[in-house]
Amino acid sequence: MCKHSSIGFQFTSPVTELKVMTVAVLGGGVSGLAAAHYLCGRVGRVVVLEGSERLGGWIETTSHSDGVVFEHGPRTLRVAGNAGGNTLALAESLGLTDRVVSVPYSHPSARNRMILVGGKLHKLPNSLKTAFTKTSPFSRPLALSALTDLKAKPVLNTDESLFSFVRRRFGLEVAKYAIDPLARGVFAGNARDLSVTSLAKRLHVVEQKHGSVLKGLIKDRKNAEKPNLDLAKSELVQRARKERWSVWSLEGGLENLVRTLEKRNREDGVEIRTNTKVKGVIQSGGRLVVQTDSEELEVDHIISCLPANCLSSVISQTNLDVSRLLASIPFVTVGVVNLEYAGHLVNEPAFGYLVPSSEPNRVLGVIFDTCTFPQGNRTILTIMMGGYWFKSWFGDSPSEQTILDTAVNEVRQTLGINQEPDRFIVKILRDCIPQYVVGHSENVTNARRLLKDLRLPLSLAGNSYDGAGINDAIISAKKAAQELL
Ligand SMILES: Cc1cc2nc3c(=O)[nH]c(=O)nc-3n(C[C@H](O)[C@H](O)[C@H](O)COP(=O)(O)OP(=O)(O)OC[C@H]3O[C@@H](n4cnc5c(N)ncnc54)[C@H](O)[C@@H]3O)c2cc1C
Ligand SMILES: C=CC1=C(C)c2cc3[nH]c(cc4nc(cc5[nH]c(cc1n2)c(C)c5CCC(=O)O)C(CCC(=O)O)=C4C)c(C)c3C=C
Repeated sequence: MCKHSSIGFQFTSPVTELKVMTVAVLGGGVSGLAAAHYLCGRVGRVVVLEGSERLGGWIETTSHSDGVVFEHGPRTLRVAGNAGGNTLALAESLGLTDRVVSVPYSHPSARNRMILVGGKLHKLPNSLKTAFTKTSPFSRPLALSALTDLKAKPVLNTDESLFSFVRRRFGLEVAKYAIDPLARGVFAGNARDLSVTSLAKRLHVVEQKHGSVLKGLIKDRKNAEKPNLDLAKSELVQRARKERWSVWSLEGGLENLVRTLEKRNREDGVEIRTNTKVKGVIQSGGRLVVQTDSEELEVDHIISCLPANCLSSVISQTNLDVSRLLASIPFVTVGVVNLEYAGHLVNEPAFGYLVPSSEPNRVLGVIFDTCTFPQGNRTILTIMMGGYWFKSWFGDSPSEQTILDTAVNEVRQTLGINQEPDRFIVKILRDCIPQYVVGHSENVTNARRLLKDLRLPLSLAGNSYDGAGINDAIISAKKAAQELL
């Protein structure tokens, strides 16, 4: 039984009656744990079912016995927007304020975005002055791309690739050197496949409405995201806005967010079952039965926080149309290598660098972890590779040694680090990031509409649908919980 509600200003309506119902949350990643947290105290029983032996999904930190920390998945959270504020407010309500480590916009790792072109690192323009100067690898000042947008005719459409949209509006070089690497640094994906309406909806909307992105952004200011005033009640959110934080993390690593959520959920009476893979879901009257190897659990509602491809197989017997729509969301695999060296070996302070897909390089990018969050006299780098190109570069099942060699060679060639790493960890994250390809939003809308029409008490949350980051995953879980209540 859930014991009490501890979510304070996390919900807009302060008092909600306790609903006598059982809710199953599928998946014990951050969105599943967040969904359970937002439900707790408001419904009778919440059961989280996690297939693996650990909670947290792709959020995974290794803390070495000497205190050195490696992140294998995400490492920072964005502050901007309501979704950013929501996670900060959640961290505060979980008592994590003292463990938050912030990175302001003025920090070199927030200011300096680098790309690797022709084997050399190039800093992307980050000020008015650099936007009006010709900066390699661009052949003209970036500010001139604004003129391209003001002159180019709009092409009316419902969706197109991010790459083609940006090339049309701002020119080939912006698409090639800014957007293509960005798509790799958020989706490990190919900007030529990813959907503009899913990833830059507002830019697309204002172009379609006003004929130009820049004119549209100015004319359409009133339709920009309205700040959620509830978030102003959070001291941590206020501090982050006042001190102009760009991103943040937690002392000891992001896994602490998951561990704290887990602990709070357990204290609040949420039933959490690990090693409990969901095999199927069947309808029984107005209720649903969740099938696992060990039991059949009858529930009033399911919030699925499973990746769409996993949910697709789970509900293939429940409804084939929804299952097919979910299966249309592709996932890609990323090779991740953490390397640790003695001394300070990175000369150019930055978050890291990204490699555009036009480069003959199997690496997607390198993160300079210790530039953002120093760890004594050490250099820690995370090299990420594969993504959309994983299979064509590495085949079906490359050895860890191949992945490690690729990482070590990359830092040797690009950063001139010739010494052997003191420590390293190699991970191959299979199907770790969903790809919001052209048509994604429509497929998700159709899947949700079908569930509603079929009166299936099943909500879709997690990072497969409305945003790939942790903030999006958490807010999607909150929304699913709110809609249920
Ligand atoms: C390399 C990498 C770097 C990233 N960097 C960032 C970053 O810097 N900032 C950021 O905001 N985000 C980042 N992300 C994205 C972030 O990790 C995700 O948004 C977030 O972890 C998604 O959480 P989730 O709970 O929705 O899904 P998941 O983490 O995928 O959790 C789903 C859970 O469901 C379980 N499961 C699957 N099938 C079943 C089944 N049949 N039955 C029961 N359980 C099942 C899985 O074991 C898993 O625990 C990154 C992701 C990757 C891969
Ligand atoms: C500079 C190097 C980076 C590499 C390499 C990189 C790899 C990488 N990232 C993801 C998924 C996400 N990254 C996110 C945020 C994010 N990533 C980088 C840089 C690199 N990522 C930065 C600087 C940021 C912060 C972005 C900002 O707005 O300042 C996110 C969250 C995005 C969000 O909207 O919240 C995700 C998701 C993968 C899969 C990956 C593997 C190659």
